[in-house]
Amino acid sequence: MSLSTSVQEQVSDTQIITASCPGGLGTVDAVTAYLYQQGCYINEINSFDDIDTQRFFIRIEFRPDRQSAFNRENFISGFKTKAASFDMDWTLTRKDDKAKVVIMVSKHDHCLNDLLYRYRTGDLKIEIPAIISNHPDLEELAKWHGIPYFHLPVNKDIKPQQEAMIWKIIQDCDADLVVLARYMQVLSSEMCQRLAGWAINIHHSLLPGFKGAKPYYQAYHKGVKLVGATAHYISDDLDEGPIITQGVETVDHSHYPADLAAKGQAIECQTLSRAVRWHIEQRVFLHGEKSVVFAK
Ligand SMILES: Nc1nc2c(c(=O)[nH]1)N[C@@H](CN(C=O)c1ccc(C(=O)N[C@@H](CCC(=O)O)C(=O)O)cc1)CN2
Repeated sequence: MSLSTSVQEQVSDTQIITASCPGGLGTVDAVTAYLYQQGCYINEINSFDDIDTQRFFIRIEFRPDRQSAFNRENFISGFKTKAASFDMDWTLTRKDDKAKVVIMVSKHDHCLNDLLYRYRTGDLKIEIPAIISNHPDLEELAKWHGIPYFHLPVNKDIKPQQEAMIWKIIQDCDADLVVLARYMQVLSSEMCQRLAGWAINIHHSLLPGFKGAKPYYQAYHKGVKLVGATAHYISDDLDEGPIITQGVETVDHSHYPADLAAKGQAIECQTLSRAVRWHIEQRVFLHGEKSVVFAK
């Protein structure tokens, strides 16, 4: 269904401002009053004041009044002063801008396939400049979608060189986000530092349970009644990065590991795409070893 012209124009003008700062009186008022002074309507506003850590988070989607002479550079220049007075870390992005997402895979294709379908149908408004893999298995899938595929085999002897090539591709693509869609190689500390806060991994268990390799086997031997998936930012400590979102599905004694994997894969796809969507919509804030997520 096509949007009406006026709604299309409003969507194209929509901006997203995010900020986090030490908690204090008047922060919401300061930001919303500035938007009012700049002649902007607020489409959506979310905030969280963490009493435990005294940290405040806010996310506002807004659009300029059609009658206002909105100037983005002037808006930024004026907000810098406001933000500094509250010691804010802040961002301003255009809602319409498409994030450039580099996807990393190994042999499993379900998460890649789901992301590519959502990309092709416009469900995820992203660009995918490259797919990187340590195996050749998924090259045909990438070719079908017309996306460059980089097969970079790896072993412990050449891992530094392989990761250097990965990093060059990520930089050459000017990537905004890296997604590990069942990439089954542990990334080095150096790569984790480079990618901190903008590389999402899907782990096929409900973390912190069943970290590491073969979580469905681990779950089977524990007789779980739920299988799940966890989308998290990567960190040096394997599967310990800030959790973005999780999904679950019920199982029982009759499910063998292959059955758990079959049920879990659908959850992995759903959970990973939800995490990607929330990240590119600026809904996720890093907060120590955790995250604050203004879900929609
Ligand atoms: N530094 C990080 N690297 C990776 C993470 C992470 O959180 N931090 N997530 C993994 C994905 N993953 C589970 O979701 C995972 C992948 C691979 C293994 C593993 O042990 N693989 C091999 C060892 C491979 C290697 O040494 O590179 C094995 O099976 O022995 C565990 C978990 C992606 N990378």
